[in-house]
Amino acid sequence: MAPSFDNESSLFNFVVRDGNGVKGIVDSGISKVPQAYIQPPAEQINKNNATKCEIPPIDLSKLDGPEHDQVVNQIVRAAETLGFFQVINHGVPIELLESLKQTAHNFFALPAERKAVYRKEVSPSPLVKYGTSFVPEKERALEWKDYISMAYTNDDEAIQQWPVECRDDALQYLKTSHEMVRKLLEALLGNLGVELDDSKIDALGGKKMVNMNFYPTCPNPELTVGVGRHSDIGTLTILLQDGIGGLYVKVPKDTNTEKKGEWIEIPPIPGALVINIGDMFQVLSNGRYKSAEHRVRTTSTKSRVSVPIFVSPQATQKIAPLSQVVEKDGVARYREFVFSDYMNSFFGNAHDGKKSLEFAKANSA
Ligand SMILES: O=C(O)CCC(=O)C(=O)O
Ligand SMILES: [Fe+2]
Repeated sequence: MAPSFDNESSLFNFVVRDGNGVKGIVDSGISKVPQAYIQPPAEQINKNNATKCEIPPIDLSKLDGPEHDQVVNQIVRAAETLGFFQVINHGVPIELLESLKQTAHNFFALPAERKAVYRKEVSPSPLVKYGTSFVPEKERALEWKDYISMAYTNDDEAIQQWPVECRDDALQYLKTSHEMVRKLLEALLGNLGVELDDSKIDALGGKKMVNMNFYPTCPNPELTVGVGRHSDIGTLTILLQDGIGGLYVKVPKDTNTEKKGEWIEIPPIPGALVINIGDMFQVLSNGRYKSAEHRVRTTSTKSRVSVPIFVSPQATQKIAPLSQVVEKDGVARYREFVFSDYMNSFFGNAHDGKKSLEFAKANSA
């Protein structure tokens, strides 16, 4: 029997400790979100206020033709302004994208005990983690999301250790997006004056993780968030979203664009992938590229899935603004640090917009 969801510790035990997730709450037939999920008013999302991002997706196949330079410019411009853009003709088969969404639904439809074996305290693999919200122990209000994370080391370990239900699609997604990631890094680093070789790709984008996010239907979308305001911390994120919508990005204040400071929605485009700049690219570029703050709304009618690939530096990698950029700018806006220290700082706190980057500010050593 489901516990009383108004008692915080019994809710926590049911959702987090026993691995039932938000899905377990919804399956028990609630008609109102439990108090623990009600966000402070400033964090609640009013669907009716949002405008949609009208920027057309970038056609990556044109990188291989006469329009190469224009396409690089589009990518750089997007990274310097919104920090988010969508791409088409990206090399990941459309059938695989469809299959990934179904696979995510299938995984979260499994009985709780099949998923709960991957909770971080008990997971048989250090690469795999199933969880809910972001850092439930630290959050004032929980996020309406369950997820499974699969870190990539090599094919053999992925095949042996990732959940068999997700493994094949997730691995294919990683492999078929590899070339796109290389091209994006080449365009973005090339614009900063860095020539890319294999060791640079590995240092700055060699660590990859595939997540599957599940946002169950929510009886009160106006009171909750699927994911709270945050920026991603790696170099780049490749994101597959389904057709439901609800991904919002805050237009950075320090750009010369319309709508600065406003939240805009990144609309689902069939067959497209969303690319977003992570904190590490903001640091490497000495602040030229923006790791945009984003968040996700919940929906009352249909559950939503998304499948990000987080592309990050190796954990032991030292990160600092690139010398080529600092020379031009005359000042380093961020200090040097080791990426694993940045991760520990990020995963040790609840989501709080772009506060994560304060760890890297030049005067915060
Ligand atoms: O579900 C989405 O569209 C975005 C998820 C997200 O921001 C994340 O997993 O970091
Ligand atoms: Fe994110």
